[in-house]
Formats: sequence, structure tokens, C-alpha cells
Amino acid sequence: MNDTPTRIQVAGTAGTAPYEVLVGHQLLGELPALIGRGSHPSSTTAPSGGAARRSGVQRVAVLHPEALSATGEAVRADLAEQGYEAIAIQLPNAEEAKSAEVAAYCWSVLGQTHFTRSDVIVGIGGGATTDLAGFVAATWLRGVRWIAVPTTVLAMVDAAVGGKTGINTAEGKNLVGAFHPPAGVLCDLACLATLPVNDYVSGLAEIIKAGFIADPVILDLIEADPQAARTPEGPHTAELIERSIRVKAEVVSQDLKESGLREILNYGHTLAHAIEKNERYSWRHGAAVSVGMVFAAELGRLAGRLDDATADRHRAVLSSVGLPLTYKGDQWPRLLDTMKVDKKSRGDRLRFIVLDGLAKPTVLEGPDPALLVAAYGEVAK
Ligand SMILES: NC(=O)c1ccc[n+]([C@@H]2O[C@H](COP(=O)([O-])OP(=O)(O)OC[C@H]3O[C@@H](n4cnc5c(N)ncnc54)[C@H](O)[C@@H]3O)[C@@H](O)[C@H]2O)c1
Ligand SMILES: O=C(O)C(=O)C[C@@H](O)[C@H](O)[C@H](O)COP(=O)(O)O
Ligand SMILES: [Zn+2]
Repeated sequence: MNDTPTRIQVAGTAGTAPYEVLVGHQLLGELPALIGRGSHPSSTTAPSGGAARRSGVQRVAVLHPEALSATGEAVRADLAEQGYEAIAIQLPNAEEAKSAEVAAYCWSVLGQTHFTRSDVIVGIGGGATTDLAGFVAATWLRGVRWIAVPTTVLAMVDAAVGGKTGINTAEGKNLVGAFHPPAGVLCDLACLATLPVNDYVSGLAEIIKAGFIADPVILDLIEADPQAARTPEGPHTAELIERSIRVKAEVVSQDLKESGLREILNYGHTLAHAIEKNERYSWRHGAAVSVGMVFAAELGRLAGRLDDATADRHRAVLSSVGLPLTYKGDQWPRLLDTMKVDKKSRGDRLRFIVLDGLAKPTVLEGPDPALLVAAYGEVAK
């Protein structure tokens, strides 16, 4: 095993600092250096551990889900040993963490521990954890530094990179949030060993998304051995993860605040978010994105933009790794209603990302309602 991590750069835009995404093994050792490299005047160039001592007490809040309580506590203890005043904040697992109530609980803990602008939040977990941790970091004192330590495939390739943070409301998914990039992202591939296979496969949906919108080599690698792609021991695990991160890094480096290009990362998500809400978040995000991409491919095909072979390839590659392709036929009116609040909508105008061809994403503006019904007919069961 190569011990040197891969480093992927994310450019700073819109006044934000650049940062690196590290992919490798045993990366938690990088955490003190990243924490210490803060904006605090006396800690800007501090090496590992030194920051805490030189700038007085530096506080670190380690936010982790219940499933990773041992990891969260180990990281907290390690940081405490290095001189940081480290606390752990346990969050509910999965989507339950992305609520105003959980954010308010975190704010209250931060207030009670006198967390200041020189202090740092670390989010260790899946995408739900990093979305919530980033959101708490974005909102506490109007913004403190944070570091993402993604522990699921999905969080490594997508959620932890790019600075979209947020929570859900009763009306829908991710409706409240902020663009607040992390100071660094540590993707320790060893974390994937404990991930349930369902969660592993859910992450493949975002990897496949990256394949369809920008990097078809991803699709070739998965199609060569879909069963191997379902496990962290597969021969292409690191390459699939790194390629997907590069796609995301390239896009968010150009358009942090989604004023244009970044919308392509939303491929399949308009329907996916509606399905997630309709299922009260009992479906994993990646599973919903899988159905959403089949829908988007059909929409592209019916709009006369996407060729049959590429549209059919969606079903083939998604099903080959065990992702779902269909959703309940009778739910269309509810899904349509939820989609109206999608962030890509403009007034009453729905907007979808579709493909003009492989790796040629584009926007479909205000499609005819009959076209939407027809596309949904292709995923309805
Ligand atoms: N901000 C973004 O750009 C972005 C991008 C994609 C997805 N997302 C969000 O990410 C979320 C989905 O993330 P996810 O798929 O990682 O799911 P998740 O965060 O819900 O994690 C899935 C489950 O795995 C557990 N878990 C995490 N790491 C583990 C490990 N190493 N071993 C065992 N269990 C572990 C979690 O506690 C949880 O129960 C959604 O809320 C989605 O909206 C955000
Ligand atoms: O980073 C982005 O931009 C994305 O759209 C990536 C998506 O995979 C991700 O699920 C994101 O959270 C969706 O964002 P939203 O703005 O549609 O809530
Ligand atoms: Zn997503």
C-alpha cells in the first residue's frame, strides 16, 4: 500500500481560501496540522500541536454520528493529548442530524464552551454529518473554520468537498444552508471497512453521476467489474474515489456559489430530493439519486437531446451495482409539488440538468409538463 496520500487542490473562489482534499490511509494524523494552520494571528504557520500552546487554548469540537462514537472519542482524546481543549458532540445517525434542532443543540454546546473565532469544528462521518457540521461552522459567530473527515464513499466523493452545507426543513431537503468551504478534507480509505454495503453502494450513485456528467472512464471502470466496485477491496476503489473528487473539485473551483456550472453536480437530484422527502428520509441519498438519474436520462432522451444508448447505459450501470431504477407510480403529483421548491427553480419554472450526450450536461428550462409525466412513466413501477 502506498502511504503517500493523493492531494487534490480546490481553488479558493468568492473570497474563500483554497484547500486540499487528501485521499489515503491513516490521515487522522494530519488533523492537528490542519487545525493549527488557522487564521488566528499567532497560529498561522504553527506545526502540528504547537498552535494550541502558542495561541493560548484552542478549542476543537469533534462532531460525529452515534455510529462513530468510538472514533469521535478517539479523535477528541488524541487532540486533547496534543494540548487542544477538545470536546466531542454526538449527533444522530444519518439524515436525522440535518435538522434545525440538532444545529441548535450544537450552537448551545459551542456557547457553553466559549467557542470563539479562533476555534475549529471537525465533522467526522457521512454526508449528513459533514453537511450539519459545516452548517454549524458556517453559522456559529457567522463563520468559523471547519475540517471535514468523511467516512462514507458518498461523503468522500461529494458531500465533504465544495462547501455546500445545510439542513432539511419540513418542506424539503437542504432548504436552509450556506456555502462555507472546509479548511481541508481528509478521506481515510480505511474508514470504509466498517461501512454497511448499502451505504457503500449508495455512494456509487454519486460516483456514477460524476461519470455521466464529466468523466466516462469512471463508467468504464465500474462496468468492467460491477461486483468489485461494490466493495472497498475492489481494484479500482481509490481511482474511482479520486476521479470523482477531481470532477467535483474542478467544478466547485470555478463556481462555488452555483451561479452556473455547479448546477451540473445536481444531475438526478431534482427528483431524488423529492423522493427522499416523500420517504421521510428512510431512503439513502444515493439510492434516490440513482432513480433521479434514470428520470433525467429519460427526460433528456424524450426532449430529443440524449441518444438511446447513453440513456440505456444509465439503467445498465446503476442496476449492475445494485442501485434502484424505479419509484412508486402513484406518487407523481406529490413529487412534482416538492420539486417546485428545488433550488434550481426560478419562480414557477422548473429546471433540470440533462445530458446532450455523454459528459455533456446542460440545463433543460421549463419543460412541458407532459414531457415530465412521460419521463416519470419510464421510472414508475
Ligand atoms: N454538501 C454536498 O455537496 C452533498 C453532496 C452529496 C450528498 N450530500 C448529503 O450527504 C448525505 C448523505 O451522506 P451519506 O450517504 O454519507 O449518508 P449518511 O451521512 O447518512 O451516513 C450513512 C450511515 O452510515 C453511518 N456511517 C458513516 N460512516 C460510517 C463508517 N465508516 N462505518 C459505519 N457506519 C458509518 C452514519 O452514521 C449513517 O448512519 C445526504 O444528506 C446528502 O444530502 C451533500
Ligand atoms: O455540490 C453540489 O453542488 C451538488 O449538487 C452535489 C449533490 O450531490 C448534493 O447532493 C448536494 O447537496 C445537492 O445540493 P442542493 O443544492 O440541491 O441541495
Ligand atoms: Zn447528491
